Amino acid sequence: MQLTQNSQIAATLRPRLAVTLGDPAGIGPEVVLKALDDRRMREECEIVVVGSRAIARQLHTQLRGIGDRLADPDDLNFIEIEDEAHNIVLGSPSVSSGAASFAYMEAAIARTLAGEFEAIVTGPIAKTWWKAAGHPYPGQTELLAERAGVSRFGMFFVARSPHNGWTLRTLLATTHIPLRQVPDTLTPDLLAWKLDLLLDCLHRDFGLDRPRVAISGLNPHSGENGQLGTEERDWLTPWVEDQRHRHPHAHLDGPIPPDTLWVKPGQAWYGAEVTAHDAYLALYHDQGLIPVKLLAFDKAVNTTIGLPFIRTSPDHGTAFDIAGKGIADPTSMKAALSLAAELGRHRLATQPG
Ligand SMILES: NC(=O)c1ccc[n+]([C@@H]2O[C@H](COP(=O)([O-])OP(=O)(O)OC[C@H]3O[C@@H](n4cnc5c(N)ncnc54)[C@H](O)[C@@H]3O)[C@@H](O)[C@H]2O)c1
Ligand SMILES: N[C@H](C(=O)O)[C@H](O)COP(=O)(O)O
Repeated sequence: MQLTQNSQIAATLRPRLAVTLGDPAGIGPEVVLKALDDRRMREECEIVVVGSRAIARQLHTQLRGIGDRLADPDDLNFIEIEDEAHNIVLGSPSVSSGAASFAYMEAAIARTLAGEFEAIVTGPIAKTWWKAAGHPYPGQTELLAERAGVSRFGMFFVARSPHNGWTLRTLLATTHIPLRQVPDTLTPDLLAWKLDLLLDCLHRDFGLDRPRVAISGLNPHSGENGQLGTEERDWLTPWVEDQRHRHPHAHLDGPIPPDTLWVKPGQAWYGAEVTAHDAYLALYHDQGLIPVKLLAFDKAVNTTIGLPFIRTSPDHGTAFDIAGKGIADPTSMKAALSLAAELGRHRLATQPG
């Protein structure tokens, strides 16, 4: 009953979204303008673009008549950041494009922390060019967490099946680190707080109070009882058992062999009547993102959980190879805007006061 009332209240609320253009030499500005051509989205939310209006205008002129329509930048609200605009060449990333995309993020985060927005929707950036511009962050996620002052945060992907609406939710326990560092970085403590964040998010943002969560193994066949790797035998299997006691309301399965873990979500995605899990805890970046991008490259949304505000992003990168050609698909950016709006409405409806 409470949930129904909250949904009704939420439907009338207009969350405020800051939308960054990402690296202006990539496809970020194109997918943002294409996604914002949808007037419904602009009516349902208050949207402010953070970046260079000059670059957006130039792109709008260049792509007129090619592929999908782009919103006219002069019809959009902007926080204008023009510092590097004259140095940007589409498809040729540079220190200038890295510096510009970093400045867009800094402005969006500062304004959001000051209470101007419920959510930030980020265009894709290139970590290489952030580093070249003097900002050696592993990604936007880590910058967001640092500026928000949180040490416990997670990279979480949400994708809705176009076949039946089933939702694939995947949290990565480790993210932008070299593969060889993964086994040493994974610890019972790290996994415990990642699981806490996941369960909190499933409850708060998705109304799942008794979620079914699948936890991946690390080694082939989850180590085959120590023959193919010892992490499962030594601590991961007992850890899952401990978590069952810590979270009696949740149904936890694992460690599941990482290859077969993705069979049921794949079937559920394509509409089969199988019992898939509400969420998947993958132990490292590509273990979680290969299935997500294989199933849903054009639909998945990257969200950061554990922040004091909402953050969503398309799951694709800067795609410098196709920048300026008018062929960038805005579907994932549209999904990122929709999810930010949905979560924003839900939080406005449920937040105290
Ligand atoms: N959220 C983010 O900021 C984010 C996410 C992923 C990658 N990246 C960064 O992007 C850069 C490039 O990464 P990459 O090449 O591995 O991945 P990518 O997603 O940029 O490109 C992979 C392939 O998919 C194509 N593609 C990507 N998005 C598309 C779209 N919307 N429409 C049509 N085709 C699309 C590209 O042309 C390319 O062939 C890297 O610096 C990486 O770190 C950023
Ligand atoms: N790992 C994400 C992906 O592959 O989609 C992306 O690089 C995330 O980057 P941010 O930390 O910049 O969101």
